[in-house]
Amino acid sequence: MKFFQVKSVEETFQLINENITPLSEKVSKPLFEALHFVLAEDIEVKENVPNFRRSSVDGYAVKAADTFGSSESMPGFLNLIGEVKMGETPSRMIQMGEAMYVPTGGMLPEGSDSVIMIEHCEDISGLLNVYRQIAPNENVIAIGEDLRRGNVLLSKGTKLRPQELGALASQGIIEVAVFRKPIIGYLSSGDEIMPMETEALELGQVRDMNGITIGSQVAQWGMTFLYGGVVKDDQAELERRVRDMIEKVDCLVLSGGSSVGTKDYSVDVIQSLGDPGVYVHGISIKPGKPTILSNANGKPVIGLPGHPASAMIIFHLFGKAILDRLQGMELEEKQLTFARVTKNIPSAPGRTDFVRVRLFEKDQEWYAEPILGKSGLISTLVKSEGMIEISSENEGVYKGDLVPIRLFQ
Ligand SMILES: Nc1nc2c(c(=O)[nH]1)N[C@H]1C(S)=C(S)[C@@H](COP(=O)(O)OP(=O)(O)OC[C@H]3O[C@@H](n4cnc5c(N)ncnc54)[C@H](O)[C@@H]3O)O[C@H]1N2
Ligand code: MOO
Repeated sequence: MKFFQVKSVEETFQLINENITPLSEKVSKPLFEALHFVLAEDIEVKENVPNFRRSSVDGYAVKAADTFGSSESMPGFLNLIGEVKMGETPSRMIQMGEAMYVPTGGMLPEGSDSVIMIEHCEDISGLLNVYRQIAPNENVIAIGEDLRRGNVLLSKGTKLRPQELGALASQGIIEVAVFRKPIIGYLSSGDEIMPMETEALELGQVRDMNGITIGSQVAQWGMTFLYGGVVKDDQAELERRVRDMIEKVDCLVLSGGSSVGTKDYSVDVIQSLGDPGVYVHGISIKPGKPTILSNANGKPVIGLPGHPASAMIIFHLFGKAILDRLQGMELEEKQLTFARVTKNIPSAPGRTDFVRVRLFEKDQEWYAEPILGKSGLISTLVKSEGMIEISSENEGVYKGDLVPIRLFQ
């Protein structure tokens, strides 16, 4: 009789960390093509941002001390001595009792230490009536306040999001060294699985849902997906197709046949691909227990359980972790939000349960309603926005508990 030697969720993540060697190949990308690539080197701030004192408002550059005591009922008076032009150095400095108009983002003239907003003063024929007092540095962005020369701008291993690209642009960096993105190969297995374009199914057949689901997750994470189609439950044929595919890719995903049934060949085929081989077959998790993870001569291989929802959830958790590691990232990125559960959710101790939830807002609070149904049903995922993790030590969560939610994105 065959049994699973199940690993806990925590052990599985630990094993992923140990078994995945990041792709070391670097490529240079122009910023407009660098989104979602992982930075291959540390980048230091070379230029202060801003590199001049800037106003954060439309107003008048002044010495703050000149406004002390000014109010609506007792305005202060300052001489307006001109205006600062955007992108230019002010034509002169400010003395006591003087003010100069400065637009948002404009440079403060020498001698000024703050900017009073135009709403709080009135230009009466060149005499500025000041109706408020302001503090030194108010409405001023100091030199290097945004990015300071010599500090680390971005560290190696950072995934480049729009904001990181903006920060690089501030330094005049137009190309960055990033790690090459992995190519993910995929095959669906099962005698009953038919190509998704099949018009009329025979009884007992189903269309391939996992190919597009897994392929779309890969696309969502910004990587290349190579769809290899469907393979019948024939060990020799499966071996041939898998060997052919693994040559072309950096990571191979196989769905179905991961369990311990008589026609479940995945684990043997995956084990035969190379050393050190399978390091996980079975995780104490619901859904997705019969998951296979392997390292075939440095290439990660993932055997997903065939049930469509299980396949997607397992790939969301462990597939993402494997692909992140492969790109040189640390395993820490999680898209989380918090919500209160709408009912008690029991769970078996000794197993980590991932419960699908629908999120909704009521009276300015976010709620998570569990979506129940058999663990493999894709419709449960269509109705959900995320999942709650109930760890193996817990026997469930209570109605009203505020819990973290992993978002499907
Ligand atoms: N004796 C045991 N049997 C099973 C166990 C167990 O612990 N002991 N675990 C169950 C769990 S949990 C899961 S999950 C499944 C996973 O089994 P397989 O990975 O071998 O998957 P298949 O049997 O090939 O398929 C399961 C199910 O999903 C459908 N499927 C498969 N691929 C696709 C696809 N690409 N698109 C759409 N649907 C797909 C398939 O038709 C089956 O209905 O094992 C349990 N059994
Ligand atoms: O773990 Mo299976 O994925 O429950 O159906």
